[in-house]
Amino acid sequence: MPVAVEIDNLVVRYGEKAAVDGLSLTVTGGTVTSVLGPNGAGKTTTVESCEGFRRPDSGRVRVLGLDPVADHERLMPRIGVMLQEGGAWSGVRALEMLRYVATLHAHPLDLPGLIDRLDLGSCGRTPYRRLSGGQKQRLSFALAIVGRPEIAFLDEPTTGLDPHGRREIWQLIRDLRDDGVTVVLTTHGMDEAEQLSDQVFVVSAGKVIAAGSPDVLTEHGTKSLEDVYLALTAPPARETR
Ligand SMILES: Nc1ncnc2c1ncn2[C@@H]1O[C@H](COP(=O)(O)OP(=O)(O)OP(=O)(O)O)[C@@H](O)[C@H]1O
Repeated sequence: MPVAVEIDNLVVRYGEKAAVDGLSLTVTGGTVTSVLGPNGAGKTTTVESCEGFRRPDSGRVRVLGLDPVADHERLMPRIGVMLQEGGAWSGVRALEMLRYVATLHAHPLDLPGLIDRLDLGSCGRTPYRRLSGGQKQRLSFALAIVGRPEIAFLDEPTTGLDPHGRREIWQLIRDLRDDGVTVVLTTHGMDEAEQLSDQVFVVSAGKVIAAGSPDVLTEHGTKSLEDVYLALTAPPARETR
């Protein structure tokens, strides 16, 4: 399988602070990869670097063999992006937005099917700013995948969704992989990572501290991924007097 994403020793600073601090990882094409880690670990910054929205201070990022910053315009039509903070004009109606984005792509997904699966029909005429949190999430997910991207970058795709919505997005992610799409997601849902991922990277303080398939990380299911994660990312014990 070809390499879809290659990150080598990435450093991204905000002022003095290194949000990403020498992070390396490789994503194989056609797989689902989850990036886990505590709040502030650098997951979003890493994903944004792959999308060309952050310029590395040092290190190298390649997505589909392209430099996400220098080759941004060539890369963008080939990737789908779901940001943590939505991303739509506040007055636009949900389905207007989705239909518009579909027209920008040569071979969009079947819209009625997508609308139905993400339960967007009933809120289709609602302005974006009035959508519920979960409806915004579903719309953002639809916008990320409607153009049949080669890679979908999904930042916390199921945060705030009800259990049905969560399961539907899981199934859509599996369908994407079956169609040969590479999926890179960040999540705090250990069950989500365990169920969906071919490969998991655990990030802490801007570095990868563990990597492997869920099967390997959980020692063939003898531990839960949550326990493994908690042990890996445990804060240092406080000094007691
Ligand atoms: N634009 C910014 N300016 C300054 N600091 C930032 C900026 N964006 C992120 N940071 C800082 O960089 C660090 C990494 O943030 P990032 O959003 O990448 O973490 P994360 O792993 O995605 O966290 P979460 O799980 O909470 O979403 C954090 O300490 C954050 O405060």
